[in-house]
Amino acid sequence: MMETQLPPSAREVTSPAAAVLDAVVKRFTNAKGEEFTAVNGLSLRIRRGEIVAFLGPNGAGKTTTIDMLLGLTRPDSGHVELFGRAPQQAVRAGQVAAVLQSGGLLPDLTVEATVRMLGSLHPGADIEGVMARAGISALRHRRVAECSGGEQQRLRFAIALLSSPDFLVLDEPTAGMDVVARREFWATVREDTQRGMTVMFATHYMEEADQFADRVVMIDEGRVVADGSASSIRAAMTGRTVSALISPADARAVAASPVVRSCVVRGERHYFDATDSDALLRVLVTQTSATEIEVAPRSLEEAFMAITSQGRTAQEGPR
Ligand SMILES: Nc1ncnc2c1ncn2[C@@H]1O[C@H](COP(=O)(O)OP(=O)(O)OP(=O)(O)O)[C@@H](O)[C@H]1O
Repeated sequence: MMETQLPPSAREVTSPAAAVLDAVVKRFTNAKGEEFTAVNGLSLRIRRGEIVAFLGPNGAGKTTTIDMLLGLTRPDSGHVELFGRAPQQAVRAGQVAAVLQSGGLLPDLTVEATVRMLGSLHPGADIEGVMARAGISALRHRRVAECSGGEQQRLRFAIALLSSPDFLVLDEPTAGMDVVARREFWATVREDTQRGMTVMFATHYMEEADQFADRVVMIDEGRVVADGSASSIRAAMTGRTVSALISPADARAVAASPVVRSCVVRGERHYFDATDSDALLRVLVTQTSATEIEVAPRSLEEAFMAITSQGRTAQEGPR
């Protein structure tokens, strides 16, 4: 296990970046003793005040990367720093806090008792202030066990605010919430980030990345595969999506065409991610019985499917 120092040129001595990951590698060994590389040379610099969405298919390495950022695990090689110091130091100094997917709450405590108990670890913490900012003041007397998933996440958010962190890391904070709860949660976080906090959040929901993030970092197989604003990623991915009502047999034949990057099924429609939508239209019209054909610009989700291994899997097996 080794952490190397960054060369001076890579450091911002006066105002260090919120987070720097430099050529980070993390391997695990499974039960059979086989080695597996979860994070494979990942480099990323997050500037102060940025709101960064961290996207990747299941198993891409998001949680492992976040765990390294929070000092919960150390890289096998490469370097991680927060505000110019080791992650554990930044966490101890209260500069970084996290909202993780689950756990960490005692079901029999009330919301207020939970915040007060954890607030006692942070002398001077503004208990009422963080409850108000997280939108849980009205829930103060409710037992944690009786809070909905969205309310529990807002409680975790309040707890994360107790140390007045400069950097907030959220690992799929709205997993399992319905659309209304998600919208409320993000409205709460958005208000807080307007005060200049740096935020990095992992999500599976493309619309969260699209609506909320200044910057979208897509990872796949432990590496960064795209990095930029949601609109710049969409723009960089040339091509369009062609969708149609089509039989599974025809869809399989069309998906094998060289102008098709991937194919997914949503509802009754097949969506083909095409490098040349005109050529694909000709194939659909002349060689298949497809109906209700539509052509649309690529969405962030389609860009994601085209860039990552999830798209390759989809291409291999259209239903
Ligand atoms: N402690 C561990 N031991 C062995 N393998 C692990 C361990 N933690 C993670 N992995 C493996 O490393 C890979 C990356 O996992 P990680 O949880 O970082 O992915 P993720 O992008 O967060 O995925 P998801 O979207 O499903 O949460 C996965 O294949 C996972 O099975």
